Amino acid sequence: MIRFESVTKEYPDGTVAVDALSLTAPTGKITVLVGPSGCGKTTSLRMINRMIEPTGGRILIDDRDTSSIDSAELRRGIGYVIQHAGLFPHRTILANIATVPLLLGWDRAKATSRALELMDRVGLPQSFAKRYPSQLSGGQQQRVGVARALAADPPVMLMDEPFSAVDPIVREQLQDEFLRLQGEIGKTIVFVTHDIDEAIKLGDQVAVLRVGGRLAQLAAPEELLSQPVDDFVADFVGRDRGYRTLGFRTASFPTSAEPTVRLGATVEELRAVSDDRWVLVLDDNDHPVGWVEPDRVDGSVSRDALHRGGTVASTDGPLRQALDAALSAPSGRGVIVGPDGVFVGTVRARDLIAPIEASAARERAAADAARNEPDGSGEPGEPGELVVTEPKAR
Ligand SMILES: Nc1ncnc2c1ncn2[C@@H]1O[C@H](COP(=O)(O)OP(=O)(O)OP(=O)(O)O)[C@@H](O)[C@H]1O
Repeated sequence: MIRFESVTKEYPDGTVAVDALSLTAPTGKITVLVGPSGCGKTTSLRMINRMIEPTGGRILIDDRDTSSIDSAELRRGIGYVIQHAGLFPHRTILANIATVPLLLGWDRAKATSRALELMDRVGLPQSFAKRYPSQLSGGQQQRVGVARALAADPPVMLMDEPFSAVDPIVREQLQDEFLRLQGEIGKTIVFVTHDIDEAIKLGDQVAVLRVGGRLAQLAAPEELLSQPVDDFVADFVGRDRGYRTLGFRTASFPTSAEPTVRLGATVEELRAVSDDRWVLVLDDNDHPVGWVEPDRVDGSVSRDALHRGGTVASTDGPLRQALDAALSAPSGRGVIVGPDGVFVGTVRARDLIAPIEASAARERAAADAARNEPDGSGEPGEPGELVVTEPKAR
């Protein structure tokens, strides 16, 4: 656990970059610091590994005051990833990743095998080991940066805009793989970004800072969307907040039976199961593969005849996924599968409205109950001790 206790940083020219910041980053979770340019995100992050020294307050890691730890020792226990990866240009990928283990005195064979294992983990082919950073794409370099930070298996990782310098599609891939990796390794991560969508996607909790380095709100992403504490946070979090909260909410909803055929079905079979314009097609494992229009089928249903626009939602997925499935299906009937991918039934958008309203009402009731707690600890916007216990719906 990393704990900021009223931490302040005033630069020698009098700029107050961080002002009495108090927050806790729980062990094994991702805490995102987000806010407009110049709000003190990078300064806050670098005070954790003492690349910048606070001028007030203190920072504790697992109850140890970082100012009492030798700074070199402190940094060895903290992985650090920055924008553009910051790789050593004249060292191979393998040597870049093995840097910290070798500094720690590991023998070369152990450091090499660790580096190769990490290349695998972050999705880099081992054939890249002997290349130099300039021979890799920006996204690949970022993966090397993450592998390098993880090499000595530090419990804490600091990440400063690690995915900002790559194009949006690569960024999304890196974010997805980062979440998958974190699911396996469970590091205590503090992640800086100026991108609120990235913060909401990656954070178990999100700290929104205002210029001057003051904490505006510390909350789980869903709460930030549904209950911004003031106009600053509401503006920063942006539009479509009500809709975006559906990405975090799950609820049971009714599904309807749907006639289906298998790939290879004949036109006669299609007509026999349904007279609707659209018929759903399953593969031999009962996984949905797409919708087909019987009128356009020549002979039998092949993959080429399938309409591929619709999305598929899972019964245990977020409500947004189910609504999207309903809205994107050419038939207007969203395809729903179980956790194993096997077809369960379909749902129309209108049948999701009641579950959506019920989940929003539950959320409001929970927020009211938290506000009415006698110690006031649930007061929204109180900087402090938010510890995330619920698994996050991604
Ligand atoms: N060495 C320094 N001396 C004086 N002021 C500084 C110094 N470093 C940063 N600052 C100022 O401190 C404030 C916070 O800077 P910081 O880099 O922490 O912000 P940030 O939120 O990370 O910004 P960005 O998103 O633009 O990277 C800014 O006003 C910045 O100009």
